[in-house]
Amino acid sequence: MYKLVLIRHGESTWNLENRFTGWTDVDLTPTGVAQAKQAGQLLKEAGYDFDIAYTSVLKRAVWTLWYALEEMSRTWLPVRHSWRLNERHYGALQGLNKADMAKQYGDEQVLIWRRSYDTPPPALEATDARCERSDRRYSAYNAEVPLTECLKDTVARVLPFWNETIAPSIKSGQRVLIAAHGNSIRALVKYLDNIADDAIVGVNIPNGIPLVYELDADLKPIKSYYLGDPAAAAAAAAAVAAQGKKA
Ligand SMILES: O=C(O)[C@@H](CO)OP(=O)(O)O
Repeated sequence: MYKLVLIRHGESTWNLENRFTGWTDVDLTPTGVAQAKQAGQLLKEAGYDFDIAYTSVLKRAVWTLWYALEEMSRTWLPVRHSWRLNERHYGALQGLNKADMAKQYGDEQVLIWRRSYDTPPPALEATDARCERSDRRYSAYNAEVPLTECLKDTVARVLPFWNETIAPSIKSGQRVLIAAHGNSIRALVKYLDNIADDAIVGVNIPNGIPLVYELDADLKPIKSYYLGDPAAAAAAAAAVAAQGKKA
């Protein structure tokens, strides 16, 4: 049996301001830092240890990983960054307020943009100042830098990294920690748990709470659970779901 741990980054400045973030590289808030440290403490107290960590190229996930590893005295672990673990690209919504968009377009439309499997938000123009195509960190992958993504697109770019890098690493016996984002984790959860396209709409990932997967020899889930208080994890996931509502 293998164990895999996934952590969504702690609260970011744009989570706090309730803005669509996507590939925008925003920082953690002090609460986000505390959540990341708490995640490391939880892992340490429960006796977890790791051999390698994977994260995105966005600093809210990178810092979450480092703060958690620092709590575990494991900042020396090898860390592999990949844009394939980035948050889902939010297209032209990046930077806009979720509740304001719900007021303008309705809760229903915002839910579709946030959680539907195959409807992407409106795309960014390639000439838009928010477009990441001129960002040096993506220069080697320019053709693949999206202008928007639905979850299906995110699954399609996360899975090659899972299949070619993370899964072989787990199967080789490495204990793996992944620090990523709400929707890149939803993409992995959808794949691992084989969740139907319409059921993934109801899945929300809370900030900074380690999500443990126990996997069989074929990396099929035996069970999965959040570390710590399950009611607190459920309440935090419900709060994420509510971010796209008018009130
Ligand atoms: O804005 C985003 O990039 C994501 C995660 O913060 O938000 P949502 O939960 O609305 O998909």
